[in-house]
Amino acid sequence: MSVLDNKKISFIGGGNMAQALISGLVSSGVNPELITVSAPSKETRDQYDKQQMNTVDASENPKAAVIGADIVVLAVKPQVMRQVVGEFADALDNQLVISVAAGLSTDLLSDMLGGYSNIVRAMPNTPSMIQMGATGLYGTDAISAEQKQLATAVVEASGLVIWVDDEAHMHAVTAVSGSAPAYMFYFIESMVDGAVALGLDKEKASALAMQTMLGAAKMAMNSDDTPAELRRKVTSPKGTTQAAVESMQANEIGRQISEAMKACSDRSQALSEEMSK
Ligand SMILES: NC(=O)C1=CN([C@@H]2O[C@H](COP(=O)(O)OP(=O)(O)OC[C@H]3O[C@@H](n4cnc5c(N)ncnc54)[C@H](O)[C@@H]3O)[C@@H](O)[C@H]2O)C=CC1
Ligand SMILES: O=C(O)[C@@H]1CCC=N1
Repeated sequence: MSVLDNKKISFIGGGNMAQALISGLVSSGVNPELITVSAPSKETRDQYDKQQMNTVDASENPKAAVIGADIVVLAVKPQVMRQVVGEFADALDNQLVISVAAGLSTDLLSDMLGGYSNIVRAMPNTPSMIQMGATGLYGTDAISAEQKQLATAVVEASGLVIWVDDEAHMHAVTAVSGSAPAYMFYFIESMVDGAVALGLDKEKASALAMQTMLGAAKMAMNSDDTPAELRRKVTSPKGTTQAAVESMQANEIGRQISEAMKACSDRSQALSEEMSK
């Protein structure tokens, strides 16, 4: 038994994030026939058709995805959100709307939806594609307890879920998890470049760097020690790790990571301001 049993879930947009969440839902046992994807591109619709999902041609009949749905997931870019939802907003009738758009506040989304306020804002990330996602959720006061459970279930199928009480925290969620897979990939890229510069071939360097990141993350998750303590246990006095960590500290890598996250959060805030004009 799941709260999603027999619930009809419609995705507006069938791109990267929709695909990630849908793959989590299907892997967790949701019947693909209960999923609808609205997309303007025939190629995208064909992909979902092949997986036994329903598809709607967004450029011809946008309201068809919304009518009869229990949950509507808005998975289009923030820049096109107003135009896209304007095409079906008047067909909403007590559905739970989940927006995964970066930055857009629930107030702004409600304005775009003509005052509709049954909205949960979600910030997932792309590891959702392999059910290793991390998603932050925030809901308006209009959300019922049952709708809160539905929203949790939609994203929990793809990984970890954390609710925040203060909507402003969604910018921090974007900085620490939504955008953060990109920082991790950047770190891996840089480690591989570093190892190749030291003479190792790229394939071996990649395998070692990725396994190390995975192992360190799993260890941090499963250990009673803090990350700082785990770091200390790798660092032998006057040894090799100390040399590496001191180099990072001299270059203020920690401060630079915080600055990058601040830039991410600032951009998230700016998106709502830009799209409200
Ligand atoms: N990619 C990521 O890592 C994350 C993305 N997001 C958010 O997810 C949203 C979607 O991003 P992506 O999936 O990465 O972009 P994407 O470009 O892969 O997908 C967006 C899709 O919307 C479709 N679309 C455009 N107009 C449409 C319409 N009228 N009706 C239906 N579909 C329409 C496009 O054809 C495209 O396939 C964005 O708002 C983004 O902020 C949130 C968290 C992480
Ligand atoms: O870069 C972006 O704007 C989106 C939102 C979080 C991850 N990708």
